[in-house]
Amino acid sequence: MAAPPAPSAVPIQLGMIGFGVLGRELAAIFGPDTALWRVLTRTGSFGQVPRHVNAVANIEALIAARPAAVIEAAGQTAVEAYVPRLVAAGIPVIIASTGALANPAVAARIEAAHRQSRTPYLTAPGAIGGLDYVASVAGLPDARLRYISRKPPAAWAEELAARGLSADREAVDLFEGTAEAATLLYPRNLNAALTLALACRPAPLSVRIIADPAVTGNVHEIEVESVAGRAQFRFANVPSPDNPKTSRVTALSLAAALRGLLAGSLR
Ligand SMILES: NC(=O)C1=CN([C@@H]2O[C@H](COP(=O)(O)OP(=O)(O)OC[C@H]3O[C@@H](n4cnc5c(N)ncnc54)[C@H](OP(=O)(O)O)[C@@H]3O)[C@@H](O)[C@H]2O)C=CC1
Ligand SMILES: O=C([O-])CC(=O)C(=O)O
Repeated sequence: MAAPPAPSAVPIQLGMIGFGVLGRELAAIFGPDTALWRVLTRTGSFGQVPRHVNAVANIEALIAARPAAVIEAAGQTAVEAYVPRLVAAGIPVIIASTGALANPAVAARIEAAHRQSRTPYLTAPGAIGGLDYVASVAGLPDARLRYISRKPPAAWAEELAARGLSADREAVDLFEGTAEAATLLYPRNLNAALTLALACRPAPLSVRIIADPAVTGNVHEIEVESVAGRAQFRFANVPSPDNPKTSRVTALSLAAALRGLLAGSLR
């Protein structure tokens, strides 16, 4: 077996789209000894940043910097706008906003770029786990899955207000249906549902979304049934203090995916 590549002696150039909660956590995980980050945001500025983080003005500048990989940590519109171009240019991408892949046209453009450039793109498990088990049984003819998302009302503040609802005292059922429909309806809060849908295709997946005052964190419940057995996963995630929609484990998951992608070359 070939020896794993030695970690780089100098910081590796990495790219990021978005510099909010996830971006800041990733820049803290991969600090100045490890990484030099090139970051693209909509506004081009993002306040005070560590010295190993530099803004780029546009996607052309990010591509020209030739980062070893780019992490998308911005939102579904950023996946659509930038990921096909990066992959076509030969730059591997890790996608956080997996919900964007619910749009078949977006998924097809990224896949076409991948086939043309033979450059990988991947989705990290993000806020959930157990996807290896899910993928193992997904092809069984009777496999079926249920996913329930329970987040505190703070994570749904804008959406509840827009519908004139309050979940301060009692849980509010916000959605029941497919992961694709859930993700399109609630693009900021349902990436986990689409991540699960991608892992479990072609098995059917039903999704239920609840704003629940009884939970203190972002709770993701997955139930799997097939001839191979039954499985239940429950993730009670600590929300980020700066964005209650985003669980703290998500940045750790993106970091693990980056280490896997760059196969030992990150310190
Ligand atoms: N897979 C998973 O389990 C999870 C996925 N996510 C995804 O990750 C995304 C980021 O999460 P988080 O860091 O908490 O969000 P934040 O809102 O804290 O930060 C988002 C950042 O992205 C920038 N941004 C937004 N849209 C664009 C765009 N089109 N182009 C460039 N930059 C953009 C924003 O800056 P500005 O507005 O100035 O452009 C901001 O810097 C979420 O939107 C969600 O889709 C989050 C949690 C879990
Ligand atoms: O699915 C998402 O978009 C994010 C999420 O639930 C979480 O971070 O817990």
